[in-house]
Amino acid sequence: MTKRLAILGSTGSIGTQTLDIVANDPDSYRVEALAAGTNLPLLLEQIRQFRPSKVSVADREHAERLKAHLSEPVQVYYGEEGLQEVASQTEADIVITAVVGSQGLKPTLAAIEAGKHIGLANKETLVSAGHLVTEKAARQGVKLLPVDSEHSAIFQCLNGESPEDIAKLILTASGGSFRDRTREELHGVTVEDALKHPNWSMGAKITIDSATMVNKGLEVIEAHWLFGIPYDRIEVLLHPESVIHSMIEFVDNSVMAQLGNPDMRVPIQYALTYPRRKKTPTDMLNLAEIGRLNFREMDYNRFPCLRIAFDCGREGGTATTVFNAANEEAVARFLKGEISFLQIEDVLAWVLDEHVTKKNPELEEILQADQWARERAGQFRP
Ligand SMILES: NC(=O)C1=CN([C@@H]2O[C@H](COP(=O)(O)OP(=O)(O)OC[C@H]3O[C@@H](n4cnc5c(N)ncnc54)[C@H](OP(=O)(O)O)[C@@H]3O)[C@@H](O)[C@H]2O)C=CC1
Ligand SMILES: CC(=O)[C@@H](O)[C@H](O)COP(=O)(O)O
Ligand SMILES: [Mn+2]
Repeated sequence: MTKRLAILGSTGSIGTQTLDIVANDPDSYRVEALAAGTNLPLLLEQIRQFRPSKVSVADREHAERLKAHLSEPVQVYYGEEGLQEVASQTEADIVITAVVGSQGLKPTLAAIEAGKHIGLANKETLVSAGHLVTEKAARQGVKLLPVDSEHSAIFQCLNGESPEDIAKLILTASGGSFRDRTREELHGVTVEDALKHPNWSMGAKITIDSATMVNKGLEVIEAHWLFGIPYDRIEVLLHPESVIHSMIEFVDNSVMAQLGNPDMRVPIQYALTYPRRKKTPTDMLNLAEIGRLNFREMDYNRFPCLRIAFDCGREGGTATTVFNAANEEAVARFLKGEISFLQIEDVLAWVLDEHVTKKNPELEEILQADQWARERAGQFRP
């Protein structure tokens, strides 16, 4: 049966890899809608190749420029409302959420409200408002299918298992661009160096998050919401090769792991074909060639942002919303050269220190906390 997709963030790393899967097996998929930001040349190519009925771009100006180049019969939307239109007002069965940041929250809620299954790449959505998203998904009977490689690994290891038999989730972490540097060696590192992830080719924001270990912090919170496991039973293990994508330790001390080359097209496609599997246009893992896999205990002094994430997760409520939004602003400022790499964690600590957590927040309170954290992080002076 043809699966109908809407892709939020079609011009990014996850978005283009999702379309690569579609192009590789065109009879199995129909692209109903695409949302992008400002990369109009690529979006135009995608419209010509995949013929969506609706598209959305960042703002009115980009929408006008896009329309001027279009000969295809496609409805063009823009901005926050455009993202929500693409997420909820099409024939799509599943929405792939591949925009960056908590701007993914409202369209994801709109998609769930409209009864769409979610292929969830945008982890910030669950970090910002995990309780609202999971409650709404349960109420609407829609699946939150993980795309993030660690969560897809856990999801795959859970096949046929009872969640009550889980002793612990073990998320693997590559260590990011500066894995083998001491904290002293992080003074003065450049944006260019921080953007060189050892194993994965990804968008800029997540690559920086990987280097600060905020990415793993976001993923711990994401795992908590996706799998309903308390923070005391989520562990992070340094694994430089990113071949084991994550593991589950069961109550009988059996450990299940999912392995593969670091290629996001495998977890993206699994979200699309679940519970079945199909060939992917990727290379098979060759363990003999790799030779050995390495593991190290997580060093929370070297990577303090991970400890902050666990603390916010345990605190709950708006603490994780603020952690996420302050980080988004801090990473944007680092990428613009306004603050240093190590000051990303200073911003997080500074903003969180000022925040009074609201437990069980409504959507409006989440949005206010998010906005407040961004403003506060913008006021940080190095
Ligand atoms: N990349 C990866 O391998 C992984 C990513 N993720 C998560 O997936 C999400 C996407 O990451 P990634 O693909 O790396 O990010 P990218 O930066 O590569 O892509 C982001 C996408 O969002 C689009 N976008 C930005 N602003 C808007 C807007 N206002 N309206 C609509 N679209 C917009 C961009 O459009 P444009 O470029 O046209 O401006 C682009 O298509 C993140 O949450 C990340 O944490 C999770 C696991 C792995
Ligand atoms: C591909 C993916 O899922 C990323 O989130 C990846 O996990 C980043 O790797 P590290 O955060 O472990 O460096
Ligand atoms: Mn991941």
